Amino acid sequence: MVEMADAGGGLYRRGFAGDTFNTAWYARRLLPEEWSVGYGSCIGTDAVSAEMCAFMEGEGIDTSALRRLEHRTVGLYMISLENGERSFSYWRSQSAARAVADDPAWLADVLAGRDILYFSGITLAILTAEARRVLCDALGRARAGGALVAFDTNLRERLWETPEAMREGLTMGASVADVVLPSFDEEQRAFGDSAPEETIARYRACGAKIVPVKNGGGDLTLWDDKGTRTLPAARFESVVDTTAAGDSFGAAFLAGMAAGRSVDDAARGAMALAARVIQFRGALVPQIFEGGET
Ligand SMILES: O=C(O)C(=O)C[C@H](O)[C@H](O)CO
Repeated sequence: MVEMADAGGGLYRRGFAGDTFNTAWYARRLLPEEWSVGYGSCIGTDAVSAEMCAFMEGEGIDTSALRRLEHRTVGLYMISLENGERSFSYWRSQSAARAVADDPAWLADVLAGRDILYFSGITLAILTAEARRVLCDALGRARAGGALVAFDTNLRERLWETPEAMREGLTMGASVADVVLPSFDEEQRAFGDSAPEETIARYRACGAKIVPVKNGGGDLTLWDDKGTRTLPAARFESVVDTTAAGDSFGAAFLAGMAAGRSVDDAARGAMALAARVIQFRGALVPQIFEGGET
């Protein structure tokens, strides 16, 4: 999506972002060059779609899985900040990305042969109930074919048609995922969970193998075949903008796992990156990498 980030004094800075794209962008920065990071979605044939595609390519992201649709364009969102906590306004009802599951043959083709596939609750929320099923079925087949599938539940209540549809959609997404990346405050709102262990139990019952439950700036509750443990939160002094905290967490977690780090180490790296990202405005923070920090 086009991102309009508050630059102060009534000005907005135009960027390109969106939860799954943010994760791809951070993964690209974290992974060795010889690894490919691609982004699959639909864009329009207009100028802003071309600019977005050029931006992705300039950032080293493979865009061969971007499908171009005539008479559509990309979505737009604006970030408003209050004490560092962000809220979003969206213009996306006709966005090209909503058509991502409209062509099952194309979908199967772009999912084939990938090592890791990543999608989110927002990916599902913008689709029709039927398209959600088509996408999840395709991801389930890719998983059966050997891909590791990761799902960030990333809750955006406003994007779902009803709370029931949201719960069903999240459960469907988790049912085709090996790694589920939920945030406890969101799970509390959506499912009424009283503790991270309840969140873990639900996604475990869906078939997940690894579930790190994020908890804002608090400790992480992590579950995998070694059991449940709590990892202390990364320390940070201030929060400027929480946008992309979860997205960068997901990128560092999956990049850590892909690089062969232990699940605990990958989770620590993920918390450390998210704690840096929230010190800056906007979703993508190149400054973090400019000094060689990760
Ligand atoms: O909320 C969305 O749909 C977005 O993708 C905008 C932001 O980039 C995203 O929420 C950050 O996680």
